[in-house]
Amino acid sequence: MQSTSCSSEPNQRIARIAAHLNPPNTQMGESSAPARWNCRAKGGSSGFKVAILGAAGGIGQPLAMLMKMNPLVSVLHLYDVVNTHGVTADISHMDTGAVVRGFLGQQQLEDAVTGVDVVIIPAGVPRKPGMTRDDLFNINAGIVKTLCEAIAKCSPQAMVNIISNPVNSTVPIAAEVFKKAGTYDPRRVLGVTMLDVVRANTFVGEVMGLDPREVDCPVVGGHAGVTILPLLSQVKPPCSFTQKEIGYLTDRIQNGGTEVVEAKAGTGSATLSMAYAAVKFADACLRGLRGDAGVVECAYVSSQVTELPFFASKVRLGRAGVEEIYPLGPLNEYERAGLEKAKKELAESIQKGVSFVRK
Ligand SMILES: NC(=O)c1ccc[n+]([C@@H]2O[C@H](COP(=O)([O-])OP(=O)(O)OC[C@H]3O[C@@H](n4cnc5c(N)ncnc54)[C@H](O)[C@@H]3O)[C@@H](O)[C@H]2O)c1
Ligand SMILES: O=C(O)C[C@H](O)C(=O)O
Repeated sequence: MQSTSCSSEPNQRIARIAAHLNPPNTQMGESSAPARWNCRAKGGSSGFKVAILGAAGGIGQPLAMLMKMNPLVSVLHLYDVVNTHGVTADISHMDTGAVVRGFLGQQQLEDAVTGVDVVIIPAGVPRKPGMTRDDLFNINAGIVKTLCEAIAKCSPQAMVNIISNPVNSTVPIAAEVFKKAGTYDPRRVLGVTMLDVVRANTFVGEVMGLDPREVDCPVVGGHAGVTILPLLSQVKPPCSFTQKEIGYLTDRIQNGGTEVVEAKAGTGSATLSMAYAAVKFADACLRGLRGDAGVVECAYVSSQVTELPFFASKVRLGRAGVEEIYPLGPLNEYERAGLEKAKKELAESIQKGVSFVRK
């Protein structure tokens, strides 16, 4: 029986599939490789183009899978310095709307980021037990700088979601790179702190016997140790915590990452919960870009909420990116003390990131 819905010649259809099954040899350093490996010749649903840089990693893979499932995404670019082909082939078999394209190695980086609306960056090394996030600076700072240089050149209008640690420094690094290129729009560079909110909602739900989906706990400051500042006095629905519960929850939220690093015992840090959080955040960015009203999430952004140039707090996302940054609201004495500690550490991390690019 012949199909009436496909207009192309059968031979052309087969050729297209063959091109996908026998991708060009695009190992690193082979300059003869075509710029990209396209897993479907025809566009899918209308929607946004999203690139994931570091797509073959522990976060990158489940993040790619979840973004392929997002109905707001029409084209998904997967970039890494290793293993992109396997991940791209795998993800591309999912019968969802988004077209998936794989890009491997530095020579394909610019193609990977060209024309995209949102770039998500989980590229870089994760912690091992005993390390702080700042211990990752020496390797990840350079990775984030290189990736942002390509974005600044090829997709300066893109919204950039930075996951790579130490976020407190990598976001200032990204900002400096864009400033240098003359393309900095502070509304479009965002550090992803959503995992802290996801953890806070979960842990508060556990303590109070609530469904975590109904809990909304703002987490402000930054994304490392004491810079992670949950505002338990502002939890919705309003909760009355004992001092012991406040101490337990604050400590657990601030050390949630370390809890996972230790449990994984040298094999990495949070990947699955991070991919979940990253997709939740990217989806909010896409809904904002689409023009949805009232899209509010916590993120680490260029900010005037405190005297520091970057700070995480609730922001409203819209067509331009971060369209409004909300003040912290009333803090209790415990939170005010936490804020002072957070600001001290944050100031150093921000300066470290800025100096790395300006040196
Ligand atoms: N913001 C957060 O809340 C949060 C949460 C979890 C992890 N992280 C951070 O995310 C990062 C990634 O974690 P992971 O567990 O996925 O690590 P991973 O090692 O499993 O994956 C990292 C991926 O990045 C790739 N990569 C390395 N250099 C690259 C480059 N120059 N260009 C493109 N890709 C490159 C690697 O090949 C690898 O596939 C780490 O820095 C980690 O600390 C942040
Ligand atoms: O803890 C880490 O190193 C990874 C991440 O920042 C997290 O919070 O899980």
